[in-house]
Amino acid sequence: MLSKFRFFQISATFSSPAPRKKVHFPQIVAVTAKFRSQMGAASYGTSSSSVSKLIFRQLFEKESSTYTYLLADASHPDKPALLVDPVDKTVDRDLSLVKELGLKLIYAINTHVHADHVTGTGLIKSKVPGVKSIISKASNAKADLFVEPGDKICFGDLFLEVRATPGHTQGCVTYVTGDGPNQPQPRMAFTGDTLLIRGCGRTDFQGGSSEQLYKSVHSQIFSLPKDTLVYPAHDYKGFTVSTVGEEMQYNPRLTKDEGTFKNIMANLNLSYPKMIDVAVPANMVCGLQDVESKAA
Ligand SMILES: N[C@@H](CCC(=O)N[C@@H](CSS)C(=O)NCC(=O)O)C(=O)O
Repeated sequence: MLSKFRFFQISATFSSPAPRKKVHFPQIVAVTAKFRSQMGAASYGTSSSSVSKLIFRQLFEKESSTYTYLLADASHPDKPALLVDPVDKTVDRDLSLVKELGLKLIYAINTHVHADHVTGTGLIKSKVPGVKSIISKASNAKADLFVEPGDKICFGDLFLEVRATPGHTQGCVTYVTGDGPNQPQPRMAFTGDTLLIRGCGRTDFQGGSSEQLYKSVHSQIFSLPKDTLVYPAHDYKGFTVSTVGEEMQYNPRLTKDEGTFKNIMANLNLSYPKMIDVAVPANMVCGLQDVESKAA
């Protein structure tokens, strides 16, 4: 039963056809009184009176150690769904899961322009008509919709809040599940490459800045409730999830003062991602560069 209605907007700019035009998408959001979240049989609800009807799956692409996240509103008749950071190589797997779960994919979202793999966004759009791609306006990449800090991305009765977290790249954002009694508890932060579990994204290319990353994490992520679940875009050590409180206590980089952090980041000595020369140009057009050959 619907208890009340709210209106949310995504501030969006069409990239195609040119010229770009700023438009707003009013969305009617029906907010139900009770939610129950699902990850397999598990529930994130803290009590039976504040449980959400979120369907949630964490999916892994092993070559680039990338996590893709599937979120859907199980309580809505359409079961609207979105994918965060899909990878081109695992699009078929992800779309099969969407179909098996009876979901309607509406958005394919990126946290930033990735340098180590090609986004699956373009391929998804070619395979599922009607899906809209989303990326931050600050990324300067191509997409159907562009989000800015404070925007809300609605899927059914649930929504993701957009937080600007530049530093790994200029256009990095963190998507956080909604704040409110009718949204999943604890909150979930999809941090992209800004905050990794016991680590963080490198800051040595794509307009990266260790100073910005430090400020982004402390002001936009560590300011969230400590029980907020942290879901990064990558993990190289086998971790799957952390919390804001855990990272505030144990992150070996972000627990340091800013000067020490900058020194750590300047001395990571990481080799460039193997796919950077292919991935960045492709991802600037949401992976569409090579989409025709992949869809064939
Ligand atoms: N070896 C991998 C790339 C590994 C890497 O550089 N990861 C990035 C995120 S993807 S651009 C990163 O920020 N790492 C931080 C760290 O501390 O590891 C490849 O060749 O693709």
